[in-house]
Amino acid sequence: MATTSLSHVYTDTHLHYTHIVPLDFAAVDDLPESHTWTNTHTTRAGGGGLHLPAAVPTINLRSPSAAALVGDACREWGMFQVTNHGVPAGLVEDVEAHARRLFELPAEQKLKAVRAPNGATGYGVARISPFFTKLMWHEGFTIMAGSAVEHAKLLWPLHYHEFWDAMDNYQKKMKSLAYKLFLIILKSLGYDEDNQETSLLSASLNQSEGALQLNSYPSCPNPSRAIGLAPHTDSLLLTILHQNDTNGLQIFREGGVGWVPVTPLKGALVINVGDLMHILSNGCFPTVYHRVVPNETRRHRFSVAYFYGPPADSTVAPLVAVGRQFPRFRAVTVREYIGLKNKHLEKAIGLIKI
Ligand SMILES: C=C1C[C@]23C[C@H]1CC[C@H]2[C@@]12CCC[C@@](C)(C(=O)O1)[C@H]2[C@@H]3C(=O)O
Ligand SMILES: O=C(O)CCC(=O)C(=O)O
Ligand SMILES: [Fe+2]
Repeated sequence: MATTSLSHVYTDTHLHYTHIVPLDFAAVDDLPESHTWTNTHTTRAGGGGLHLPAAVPTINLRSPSAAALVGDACREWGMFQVTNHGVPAGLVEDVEAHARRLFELPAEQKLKAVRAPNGATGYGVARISPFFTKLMWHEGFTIMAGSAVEHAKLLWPLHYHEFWDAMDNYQKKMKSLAYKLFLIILKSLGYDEDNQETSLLSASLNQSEGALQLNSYPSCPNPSRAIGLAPHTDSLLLTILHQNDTNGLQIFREGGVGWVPVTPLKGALVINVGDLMHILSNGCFPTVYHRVVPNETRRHRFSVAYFYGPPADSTVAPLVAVGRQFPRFRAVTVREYIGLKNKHLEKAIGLIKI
């Protein structure tokens, strides 16, 4: 089977970066003009009214009704939190501690692992940055296809193993949890594990490692005028997110509700549907528009996102049986879709609508 790692697709990008290097956040006391967003972007609550918006559901994966609840949450929210997910708490803490250690390095030290202008991995601003005129109160570190070891060697020549081991271990755990969730979700759409239509995609998932993104949102001098991570949808099938105990993540809800916080829950992981799952479900599951706002109480937020999807050469198309409707999207390869996303951001999904 021909497989191309995701990192190749992300290096084949049409974006030309003017800035890859994040601000040295520790060196500034005031919010610079370059990072000051207009009020329309930073407004915290939407329509609001008297009713507090409901929160994304939390699902105990060991409960007998977990599969049904996961299906409901995908349809209604495109996002949910899971507990009893089987990922050891110690490993999650370890990965968070390593992320913290990385981002707390002096700015010039972090530059040793900076992302190349046409690269996919390493230290830098979010990939979506070139689509916005203002910069984000954020720094990221992307790991794909074994890049962690090379970068760790540059950052900690004598102690690279600790970082690499934790990331590798975590990525493996994420991959198996993601596959488990993927099967539960397929089942909720009426597809058993041995279904012919999905067997190729399921098998191809074995060939892909996905990607890991460490995110840091430092304490911000003027949180109400800045954006941590601008609104976006995730591109692949599923994202599994760990957030430290610091608020900031919000999802956009239609119907006048507006931005709803996704409150950190100790030990839980946040799962969200990405564009490829939206396509696969024939639009039955929404792909979640989300953002991060800097913490109001000036705490430093860290998150670790795992992006799960098939290899670049795989094809994703709407499942025929979903809702017994005509397909709403044409079939795309992962490579083709990421190419569209790199060029058109959220307009990409509209370009493959039938
Ligand atoms: C495998 C992925 C998924 C990426 C690109 C690549 C590595 C980094 C991921 C993120 C992380 C930050 C938000 C996002 C929108 C971004 O700018 O970079 C994500 C993007 C996507 O979901 O499209
Ligand atoms: O930090 C967060 O909670 C969000 C991260 C995110 O959306 C991403 O990495 O795609
Ligand atoms: Fe995201």
